[in-house]
Amino acid sequence: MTLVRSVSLRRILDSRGNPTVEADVLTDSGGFGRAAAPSGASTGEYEAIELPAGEAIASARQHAIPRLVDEVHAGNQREVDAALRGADGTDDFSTIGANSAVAISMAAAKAGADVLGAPLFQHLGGTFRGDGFPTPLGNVLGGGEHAKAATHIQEFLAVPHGAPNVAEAVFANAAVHDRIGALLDERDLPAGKGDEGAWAPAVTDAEAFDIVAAATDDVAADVGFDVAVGLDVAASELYDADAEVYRYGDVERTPAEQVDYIAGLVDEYDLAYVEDPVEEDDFGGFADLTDRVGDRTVLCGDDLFVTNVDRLQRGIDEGAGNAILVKPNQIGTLSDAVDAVELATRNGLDAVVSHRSGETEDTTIAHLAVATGAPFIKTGTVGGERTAKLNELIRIAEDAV
Ligand SMILES: C=C(OP(=O)(O)O)C(=O)O
Ligand SMILES: [Mg+2]
Repeated sequence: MTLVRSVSLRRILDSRGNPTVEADVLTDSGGFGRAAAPSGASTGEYEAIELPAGEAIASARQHAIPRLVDEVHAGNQREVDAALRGADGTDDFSTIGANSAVAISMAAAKAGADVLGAPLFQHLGGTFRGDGFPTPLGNVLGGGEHAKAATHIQEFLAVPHGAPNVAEAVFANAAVHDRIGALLDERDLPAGKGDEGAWAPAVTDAEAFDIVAAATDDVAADVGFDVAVGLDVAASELYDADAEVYRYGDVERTPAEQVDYIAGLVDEYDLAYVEDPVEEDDFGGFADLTDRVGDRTVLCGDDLFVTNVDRLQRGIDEGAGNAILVKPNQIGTLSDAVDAVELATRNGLDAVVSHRSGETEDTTIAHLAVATGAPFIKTGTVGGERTAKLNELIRIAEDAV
């Protein structure tokens, strides 16, 4: 194993044009890794803290880098991540910023893989990984915090769960995106794109269901395998805690009506996947919904669990959800993210490794999904920062990384 020789941090641009943290890690045997932090827009209240990039870098230079250089081994991820936690000294990385922490954690992992001469997924997951692949969930139409004048539901997702391999799944999602563009044209509905490259037309949620279901049906008929519809409701963004109602524009739903509404949508549209159907503190509502439809759809906690094993354990104890979204920057290190996947898997929950709405060309999550054997990855459909991950998955499947 080889010691970390240097850690360099800089500000680079993310896909929204905001500054984010990039880390370079160099080892004493010449291993090199580079990684960058993503950034959320519909962030959960219980996420680790993202600091302004310049502040995060200054603080990590002061507190973390002296604890890493000539102190920890790049190939020993737990040692690297424990040093980051020790240097920060808080539970939520509010000293050095989860953005500095995750960039360094991922860059060290890449340096460790470089030293071994192995692809990152193999370094993280072991030599027998790489024969199973996650189904990509593709955001094809949406609004919410990612495009304010569009749908209330944040993401309508293509779920190509019948695809014979990852490349065909990736191309099917792109075809759904393309088909939606054509359907919007036919209906004279002008549409820009949201932060993740999904179409963002000014339509009602009902119209969006109609368009996305037509597009997935058309593409399924073309490709010859099943392409279902999924959602990220991002319900915390719709919830008015003072009034205790969900607001879809002028339509209000009580928490009980929200559960009925989502259960109805699962059956009406045969939804294969629903993320954050209720707000982030409503473990009870999540559990009700899991009782009602958890046998026929994936019910995934994003803002509910925030990649945090304590919140996930509560969900397991209360029967809230049957899947967890895994975003390394929500918790701050790769070790913590892997712990969340392992706790989920041991308890029969699916892991869904995920991008953020603000992204870079970094491909770590593609490797993390393969390394952990996660059944799903959520990483967009089009746009360079999204296709970077999808194309990396195709390369991993071909053993060409
Ligand atoms: C990817 C998501 O968006 P953000 O990164 O804005 O939280 C999400 O909510 O799942
Ligand atoms: Mg989400």
